[in-house]
Amino acid sequence: MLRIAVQSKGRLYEDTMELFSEIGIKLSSAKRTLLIASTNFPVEVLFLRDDDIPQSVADGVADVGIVGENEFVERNENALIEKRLGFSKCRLSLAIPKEEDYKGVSWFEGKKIASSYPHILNTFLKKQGISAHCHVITGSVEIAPGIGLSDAIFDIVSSGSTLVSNHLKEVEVVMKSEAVLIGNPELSAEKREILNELMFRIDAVQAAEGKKYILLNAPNDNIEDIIAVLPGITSPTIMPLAKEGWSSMHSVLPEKRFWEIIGKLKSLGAEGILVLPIEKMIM
Ligand SMILES: Nc1ncnc2c1ncn2[C@@H]1O[C@H](COP(=O)(O)OP(=O)(O)OP(=O)(O)O)[C@@H](O)[C@H]1O
Ligand SMILES: O=P(O)(O)OC[C@H]1O[C@H](OP(=O)(O)OP(=O)(O)O)[C@H](O)[C@@H]1O
Ligand SMILES: [Mg+2]
Repeated sequence: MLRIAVQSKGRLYEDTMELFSEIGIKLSSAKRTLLIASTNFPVEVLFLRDDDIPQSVADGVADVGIVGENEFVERNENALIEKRLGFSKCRLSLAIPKEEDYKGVSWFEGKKIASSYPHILNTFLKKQGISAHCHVITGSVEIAPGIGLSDAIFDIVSSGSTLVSNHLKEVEVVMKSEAVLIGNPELSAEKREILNELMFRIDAVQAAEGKKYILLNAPNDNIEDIIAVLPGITSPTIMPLAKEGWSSMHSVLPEKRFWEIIGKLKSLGAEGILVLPIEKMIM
């Protein structure tokens, strides 16, 4: 049995539960239970506050954990990043009152900075040769300059709207973050095997992200030109249609290029174009 530490509630919780469902891990939804075993896979989920996840993995209370990279780096615990998960993307940035004139990082010399991330902040300041004071608070960081608690802040930014509503501007991006799967460095061979199966399934879900399955009918004369437009995994599948001189073509394409490719396909005489979602892809 592999024990996975997951945030009990908050931003990471929803995305993590969705990932479990996509990789076919069923959990009985017993409310307020802090440890739940899967009914169809040898894992159990331990629900914790995100702050406690890195240490629980380092200590072996949990074998692996899903946590924001920001929290993992801040805690500086002995665990390894096994996989980047691509959700809960944000950045850790320095921000100052918007009317301040900012010419560079030397602005922070001698200043007081409110943050929940003292370790990451102090490491950055030291590297830049800046001496400033970090005032540690655990939440509502953006309000600190407005109430005279600090001159600046160092906190999570995503859309930037919290900064705007608190009359702040982002001036330095110190780190980019996303959810990561972290693991205890000394997993037994049995646990490592379960983790490998888990990561294989995550890979299949990630490979399918942003990809679409496309089916179309094409005149045989234009098949070569259409193949040149379709960026298939290996090469497109081509099957003859009952209609003389026509074929059905199947391929996979990146969603981002969808409109650009569709235009070219139509001009090459493609008809009956169907675009379908792909759930999983095993290469
Ligand atoms: N606005 C955001 N956009 C995207 N990701 C975010 C955002 N805010 C936070 N995150 C990411 O989600 C993680 C969890 O954020 P959340 O606000 O749920 O944490 P928390 O309040 O510390 O929760 P807990 O009660 O578990 O300590 C953060 O560490 C960060 O990696
Ligand atoms: O750039 P934005 O898109 O505005 O996001 C940034 C905000 O999101 C997080 O807070 P959250 O909303 O999770 O509230 P919290 O204080 O309860 O953690 C974070 O602490 C920032 O305050
Ligand atoms: Mg927290």
